[in-house]
Amino acid sequence: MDDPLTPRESAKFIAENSREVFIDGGGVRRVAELLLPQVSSPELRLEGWKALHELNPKAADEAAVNWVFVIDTLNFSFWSEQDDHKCLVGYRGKTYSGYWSLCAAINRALDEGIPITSASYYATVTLDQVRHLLRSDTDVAMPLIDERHRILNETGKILLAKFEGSFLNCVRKSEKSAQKLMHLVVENFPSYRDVTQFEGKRISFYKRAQILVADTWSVLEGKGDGCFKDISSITMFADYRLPQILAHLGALKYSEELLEKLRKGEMLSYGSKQEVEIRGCSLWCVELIRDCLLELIEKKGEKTDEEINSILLDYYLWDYARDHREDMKKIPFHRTRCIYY
Ligand SMILES: Nc1nc2c(c(CN[C@H]3C=C[C@H](O)[C@@H]3O)cn2[C@@H]2O[C@H](COP(=O)(O)O)[C@@H](O)[C@H]2O)c(=O)[nH]1
Repeated sequence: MDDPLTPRESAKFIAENSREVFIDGGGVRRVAELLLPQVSSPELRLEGWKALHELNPKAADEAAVNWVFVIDTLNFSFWSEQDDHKCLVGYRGKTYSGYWSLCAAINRALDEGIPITSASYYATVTLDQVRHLLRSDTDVAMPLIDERHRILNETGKILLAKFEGSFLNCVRKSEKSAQKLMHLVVENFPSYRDVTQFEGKRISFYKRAQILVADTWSVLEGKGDGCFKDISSITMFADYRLPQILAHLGALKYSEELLEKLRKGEMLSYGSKQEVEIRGCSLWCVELIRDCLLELIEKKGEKTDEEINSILLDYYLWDYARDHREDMKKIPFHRTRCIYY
């Protein structure tokens, strides 16, 4: 079967054929202008990945790379039916929800002496052990626990069989190409194959594979094995938070009918037309914001010593969404329950 379109090609094709989700040019420019004063701040620089997030590893060694791998293998579907009744994990005096509840649970397990980042452990970890190590402080468990257990076993076995149990060996096989690493991941690890159809074409978002490459680049601080010459070819990660913040900032518009459906909290199935249009237009929207921001930087004659890429824009917008949860209430996120994002 022929390869799917790349995430960038997919997003362009979707944006050109979308009927219920639209990119607003004025909104794109406004977001670029919002970002312009930040281009030299830690929020829009690679260092921010460690400096701004206490749960992320500070080291840049093999253990840190294997931490990123197990986190991004489980980095999906944290939203709960009721937002005020959800999985929470307390760790070192703070309480974490959503994606950060996963990081807190993994760090808590490591503190408890559970070698959860070792493939030899999670290749055969039992469902009960996974339930325990991902336990919530509330009566709401982390969603899709059974799937997380299945994926840990599957992924651990493959990492042992093909990469001597360490994701760093997979990184080294990519010969410092982000694209090659992304393809090595989707070819070898089935749970990363975020591929579907749209208007008769096979399209890909590869959300977890792309964020895995990005987080590997970040944890290695863009140096040594993590010095990917083509890192700027990685696009934003099509999750359920970025569309929400892009709509909130006016760069993305939904049809009245779709907005009403989202407001009612109706589920969208993975690969459905509306879900694909939301993800694809969000991805293309961030590409346009990046282009616009680079133009503004050029005009302002302000040189940043590090190129602004879609990864850094994505990280910034995702963190911004976390800090503006209350303001974003009127724009609901779309509800798809799947293992891909
Ligand atoms: N587009 C995009 N999606 C991201 C991330 C991250 C975590 N990255 C951070 C980690 C290190 C860096 O410093 C980043 O700040 C998680 N997600 C997705 O969001 C959803 C969870 O949302 P909530 O329920 O609110 O926690 C879920 O689909 C998850 O897969 C990102 O960066 N970009």
